[in-house]
Parts: sequence; C-alpha cells; structure tokens
Amino acid sequence: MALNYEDRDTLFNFVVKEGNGIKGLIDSGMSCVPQPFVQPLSERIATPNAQTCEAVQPIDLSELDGPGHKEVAKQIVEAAETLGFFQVVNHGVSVELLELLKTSAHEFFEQPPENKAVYLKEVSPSNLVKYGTSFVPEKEKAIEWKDYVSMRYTNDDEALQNWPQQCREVALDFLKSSMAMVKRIVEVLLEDVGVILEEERINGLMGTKMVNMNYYPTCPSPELTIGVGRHSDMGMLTVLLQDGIGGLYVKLDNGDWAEIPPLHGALVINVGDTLQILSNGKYKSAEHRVRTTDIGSRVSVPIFTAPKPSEKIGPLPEVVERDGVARYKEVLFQDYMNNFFSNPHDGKKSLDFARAD
Ligand SMILES: O=C(O)CCC(=O)C(=O)O
Ligand SMILES: [Fe+2]
Repeated sequence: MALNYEDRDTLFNFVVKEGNGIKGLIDSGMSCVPQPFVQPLSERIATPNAQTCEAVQPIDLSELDGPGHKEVAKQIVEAAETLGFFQVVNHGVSVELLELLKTSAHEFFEQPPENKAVYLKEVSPSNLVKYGTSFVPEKEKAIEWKDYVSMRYTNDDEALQNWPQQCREVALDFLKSSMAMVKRIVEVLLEDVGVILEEERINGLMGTKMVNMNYYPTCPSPELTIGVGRHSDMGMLTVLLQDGIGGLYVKLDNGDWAEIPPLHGALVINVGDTLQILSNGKYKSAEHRVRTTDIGSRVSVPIFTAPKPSEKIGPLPEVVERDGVARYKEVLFQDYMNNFFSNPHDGKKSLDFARAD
C-alpha cells in the first residue's frame, strides 16, 4: 500500500515507531520532503555556507608526549577555549579502520528495515543498543533527517555479544584505539587549569562511553530539513569521524556558522557540556548542527564520553578559587542526562540545568 505522505501520524508511525527511518522514507519512493520534516525558517540552513573554519587547522598529536609537548598542549587549550572544536591528525587510529567504520555504517543502515527495527528502544534485545530516528521525535516541531544506532560500552565481551553484527568489531576497535588519546586531551586541558585528577575520578568522569553511527540519507530538498539541529554535546569530550560529504557546522562567537571541513584521516574533537561546567566556563561546549545534502548519504561516527550517572559534576574547586565565582552548581549527572534527553535540541539550553542561580 502506498504511504500517505500528507498524514503526520501515518508518517510518524512509519518512520519512527516502525523503525523504517528516514532511509525507509526515501526508499518508499518519496520525492519531496513531507511537512513533518520541514524545519521552521529559523532553523533552516539556507545555502551551504561557504565559510570554512580557518581556526580549525588540524592539530598534529604526534609530539603531544614528545619534545613538542608544550606547543601541542597550547594549541589544544586554545582551541578548546575559543571554538570548542578542533581536528586532530596522528591520533593513533589507523586510516584503514576509519575507512572500515564508514563502510560498516553504510552496511548497517542500508540493510532491510526489519533488521534495524529489532534495535528500537522498546524492543531492543539489549539495553546497550538503541536504533532510531531524530533526537526526541515525539517532542520535536520537525523531525531531524537522521537515523542512528547507539552502542553503549560496558566491557569488550558485552560489546561483542550485543552490538549489531555489522559494526561491532570496528566500533569497538575505534573506541579502544581512540580512548587513550581522548583521555590524554582531557588531562592536558585539566592540567592547564591546575587540576590533576586521580585515575579513579577521571574514570568516573569518563565512565560512560558510547559509539554512535549516524546516517543522513540524501535529501531532495536540503534547504527545508536539518540533519541534526543546534545543540551541544552533554559529556566531556566527543571524538567524531565524518565522511567526505561535509555539513558539520559550528557556531562562532559572532553568531556566524562555520563548517568543519572533512579532512581525510583526521578526527574531529569537541568539548561537551560537562567539561564546560568542570572548567567553570573556560572550555567551550560548542553549539553545532548538521546540514543535509542531495549529493549522497552522509555517515558520521561519534564517540561520546560522559560521567557515570552516579557522578556529581560542578566547577572544580581549583578553578572556582581562581575565578572567584562558581558559574555552575553541582548536579548529579543522572539528572543532567535525564534533562538532556527529554528536550528537543535547542542550542546550548541544556547547560541551563546546571547554571548557578
Ligand atoms: O554528524 C555529525 O557530524 C555530528 C553529529 C552530532 O553532532 C552528534 O551526534 O551529536
Ligand atoms: Fe553533537
């Protein structure tokens, strides 16, 4: 039976509830973007912005623990303080693995919808794996043009048993080969504010690890839709692999948006809300968004690191002492996370939950 593209409930059921995803919508023969996916004017990205981020020249990590340490650390700190986004090369993850990740993301999303729908939140055989479309579709004004699968890490065995078969090995490899680098960058950032945390506390602050695969199907009218709306990430640091299509934008201080250009072999790093809070605002959890495109389906693979739900987060005492003021209050990360996942993307609003009164 042909799908009625005019009826919101029918579309919502087909795309979100039944798990056909945006990919299924495209495969159903849809030729123009149905209303539930049309973004309000204020959220649309009119024309692909030609501006690329001059500030985001890749940082070469090969000397991070060598003779060049001071200089590399300085570049990392500066990038985290200004834009909150930067790219890194010589990061310790092989280019072959990065290629395999992109291929397996395509493999996962390009399989029949029923194979993916088994991982919908309501029915997933494992609480480590969740497949879906958009962010909080039931509360959004317009549904984001993105399907995703989210894989939470507990330990290697559980990952290899529960994560989807198409991507479990590469996703786990990516996590394991990038984590030392991510942890080292966090250490460098904290050292610059005079903080050296004990191993146990660092592990608590980075105790939630999630590998996501995002799939942005080719869109017939990219000017009407959005891949991911304006948001900041909630955790400590995100490391992201993007393919060559482009479309990731970060908001500059002057309100303009600049693209983080795809760079073969590089990884994108961005500061999350937690690190902004811990550093009392010194490091910027950058607002970012993703545009859609009609040139092909884009994939990206972020790894999110965030505190364990039982961890309390607030500005670190050393930083508050230096600043003379605490810009955030202490909150339980479980509460921060619940708030984050119960509201549609809305820029940096998630941070209000921890803002000092
Ligand atoms: O796809 C991208 O480039 C970014 C995705 C993103 O911001 C996210 O998943 O939080
Ligand atoms: Fe993000």
